Amino acid sequence: MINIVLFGKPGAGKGTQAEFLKEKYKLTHLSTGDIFRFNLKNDTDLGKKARVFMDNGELVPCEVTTAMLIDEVNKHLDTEGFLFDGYPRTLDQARALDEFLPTIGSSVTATIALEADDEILVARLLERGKTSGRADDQDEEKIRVRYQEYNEKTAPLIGYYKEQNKFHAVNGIGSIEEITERLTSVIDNL
Ligand SMILES: Nc1ncnc2c1ncn2[C@@H]1O[C@H](COP(=O)(O)OP(=O)(O)O)[C@@H](O)[C@H]1O
Repeated sequence: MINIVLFGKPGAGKGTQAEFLKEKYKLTHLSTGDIFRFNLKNDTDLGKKARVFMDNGELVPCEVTTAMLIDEVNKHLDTEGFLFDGYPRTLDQARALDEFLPTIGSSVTATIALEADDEILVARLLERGKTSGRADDQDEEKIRVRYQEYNEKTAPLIGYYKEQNKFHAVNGIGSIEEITERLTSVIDNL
């Protein structure tokens, strides 16, 4: 099993690239943001637990997110690998994933970060907010909260994966195809 963690700030293009990578490498794409949004839309118990946090741009508590993620992984155990998009986002989540994957005989293969300047990313999110219907993309204040959350809670994962020699970064500025190429060259060399 090959397990890739796609990493990057809000708006970095994880979702867009995941669509290509999952096809090319036959991976099961697990986007925690998408799973949460599905639950919000259907007003499930999980959606009810996540809504306030998501609407404010804050992270959903770790227990809720991790339980959901493990549930999703367990639904796809026959896969050739997972593409984690939006998880882990905190050190606790990274440790939880490192504890869980061995129980299914697996581990994180690599983490790949899509890098771009904040200014470009905020502009992208506001543009996306015009059509996506995502409340958290339409309000600069909420976008700022997401960046704060990223800097405080998610950025420390870079050091965590570097220590394990599993961290790779690619330039996230360029055409969609160019960035896909950069990502595939990292994956092909793993
Ligand atoms: N791993 C996670 N831990 C906690 N909350 C999460 C996680 N993944 C997604 N969320 C919640 O879902 C929201 C949207 O996620 P996502 O679509 O990945 O956002 P972004 O565009 O900011 O990268 C986050 O702001 C957060 O509230």
